[in-house]
Amino acid sequence: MKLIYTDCLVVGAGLAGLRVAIAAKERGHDTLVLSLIPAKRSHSAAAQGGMQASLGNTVKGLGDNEDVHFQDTVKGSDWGCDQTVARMFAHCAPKAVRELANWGVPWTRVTKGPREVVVNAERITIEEAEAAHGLINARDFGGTKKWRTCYTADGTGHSLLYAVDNKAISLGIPVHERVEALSIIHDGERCHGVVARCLITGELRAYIGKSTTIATGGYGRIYEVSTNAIICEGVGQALALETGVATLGNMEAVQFHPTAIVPVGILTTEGCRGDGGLLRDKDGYRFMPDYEPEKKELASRDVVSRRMTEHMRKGKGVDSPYGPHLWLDITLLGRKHIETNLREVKEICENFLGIDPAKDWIPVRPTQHYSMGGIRTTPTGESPQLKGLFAVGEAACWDMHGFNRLGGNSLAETVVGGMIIGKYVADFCDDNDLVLDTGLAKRYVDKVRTEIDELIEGKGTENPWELKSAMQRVMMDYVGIFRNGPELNEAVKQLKALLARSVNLGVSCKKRHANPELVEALRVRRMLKVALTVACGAAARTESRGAHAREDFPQRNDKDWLCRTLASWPDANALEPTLSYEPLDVMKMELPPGYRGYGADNAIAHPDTAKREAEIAELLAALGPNASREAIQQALMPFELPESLTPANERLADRLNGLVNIDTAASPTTPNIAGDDNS
Ligand SMILES: Cc1cc2nc3c(=O)[nH]c(=O)nc-3n(C[C@H](O)[C@H](O)[C@H](O)COP(=O)(O)OP(=O)(O)OC[C@H]3O[C@@H](n4cnc5c(N)ncnc54)[C@H](O)[C@@H]3O)c2cc1C
Repeated sequence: MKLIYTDCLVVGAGLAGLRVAIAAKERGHDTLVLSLIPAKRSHSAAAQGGMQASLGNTVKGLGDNEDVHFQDTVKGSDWGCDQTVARMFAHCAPKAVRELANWGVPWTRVTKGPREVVVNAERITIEEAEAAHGLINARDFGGTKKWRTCYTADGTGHSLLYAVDNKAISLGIPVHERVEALSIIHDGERCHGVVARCLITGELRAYIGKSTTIATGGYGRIYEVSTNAIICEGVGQALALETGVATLGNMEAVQFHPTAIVPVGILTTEGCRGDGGLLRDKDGYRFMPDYEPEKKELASRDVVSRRMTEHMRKGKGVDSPYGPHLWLDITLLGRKHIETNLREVKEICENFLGIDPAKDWIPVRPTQHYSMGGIRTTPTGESPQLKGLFAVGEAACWDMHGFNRLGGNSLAETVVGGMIIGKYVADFCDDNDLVLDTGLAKRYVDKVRTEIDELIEGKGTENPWELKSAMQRVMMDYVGIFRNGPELNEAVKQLKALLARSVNLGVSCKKRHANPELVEALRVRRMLKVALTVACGAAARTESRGAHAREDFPQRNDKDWLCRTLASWPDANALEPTLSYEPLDVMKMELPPGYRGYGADNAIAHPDTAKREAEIAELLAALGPNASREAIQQALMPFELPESLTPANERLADRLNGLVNIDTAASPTTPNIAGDDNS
């Protein structure tokens, strides 16, 4: 048995995994990262539009701060998130953006003076302050009150991943690439590492660490059409599930992005609408203002995707051989803007559709995009069940997105989560010794070896690709944007049948080294379990919240469902997960449940909401009118962070003691600094 040991083991070399690795290495811990592919090819590189951080440099971001970002995030989540985590995140996002600038990210910057922008289909001129010249710029995104999404044209993920990976290289962090983790080594209480298979040689290795961090990204590819890279197959979530101990959180919370191109499902960034792009139907009619008069195309993604689907169901979609679609119109932004700020979108349109988006409308349809669910962790990123097991990024549910993530909050989560959790991982490595139980490691290696032996030498006849396609179709047909009881039950039934069939998987290619069929067979069983957690969680949750929209239960039901779904798989031979629920405590919320400001306003109230609102009013009265916003926040919901991350964030407006506000207030296009209007 090949055994490799380290202090801090990280599975996944995307932004989240690398950022944790950097934090641990900087604290002097031996650190090792595993990845299916070279780090710079990780899915994070595909992110286009940007990352949210309340810098407030652009005139359209004036008045932004952690409070506004926090509130947007909680409303975006449809009150499903952990508000403490959302606070930790909003506080650290500006620090992460500035750190990334320091590591070489070429953020798009503010240019002083007048600038033409498109807002609500109108070309207007905004005046950027002299003092903001050269500072990091931000664009508008859905569900936000301010222009807060920092960007590098529409290649933000690429820039970030290159900068973060280069930083990891400079620190000498090794990445074992083309290696796939297939099992977590644990003793029921403590995690010790993973069993991984080299995808080139087929060698099985036990990687042992003081801490093990899963940063394997999302599970979008359990769906047939997804904006995700083909490696986003949910194996990381399955690893946790197969421990039988660790839990997954809110797996039914799956996001559909409004604007993936038809038919292939490649994303056109929310930045297209943020920069002023419009959605049109088969008659060329801009329909979103009819549904969402306030936020229009820039309501949160779950809402826009539902409105688009509703509109297509009314027969307003454009017929195509690939089913109905709608149009994304960015022609009004002008060629210069597209070729500067949306150049990836331009290339995608040229290469995959043969159209010029400066002249032609883009055919789009809502498509699976993001996994809000993942490995359940505490706010420090650790599994509550398995000591030493951490999770971060899209793989995790720590849980800042609840039932809907805001655009720009995921890239931010990878680097902010990595920065915070990385420090807790480093603390863990400081405080704990390496446990090298070779007997335990061997048992797990043997188990994976037996699984491979059976696939290669056994008499199994099921084809892995057939099972996978069937699973992806079921998820697409029955666990999509709109859900209902009968279809979800049908999904569960069919997925269970597929999982039962997967016991009889076999491969025709008998090679033990580079063998894509074997890789597929090893993954598909695990993916089926992940798919079942999504379908079972969705079938059980009889309400609508964020991206989980039940046609038979259209209201958000805070009275019965203000809770997080937990899924585990204690019986390895079972055909479905065990579900349990973790209540969210309204009495501890800084922002008690209410109306999001867009979408349906029809929630069934939680019995504690009015009580908490009254308590908050009392607290505010006691603090008096001159209390600082920091003092108010601390009184309402204290939260902890590693000490080095606690200092307040500086902003231009603070630095100029309100001068920026006074100067720019003269412009009719400038929002009130204290207001929350971004239109
Ligand atoms: C097209 C697209 C555009 C997006 N644009 C934006 C945007 O503009 N703003 C925003 O906020 N968010 C955006 N997102 C979301 C965001 O990019 C992702 O959520 C985020 O990058 C995920 O990062 P991660 O580090 O968690 O995982 P990933 O970047 O997916 O990395 C996962 C890593 O895990 C490794 N891995 C996986 N399984 C295993 C295994 N079993 N063993 C070993 N290694 C494994 C992989 O090799 C990879 O290195 C976008 C997403 C898509 C699909």
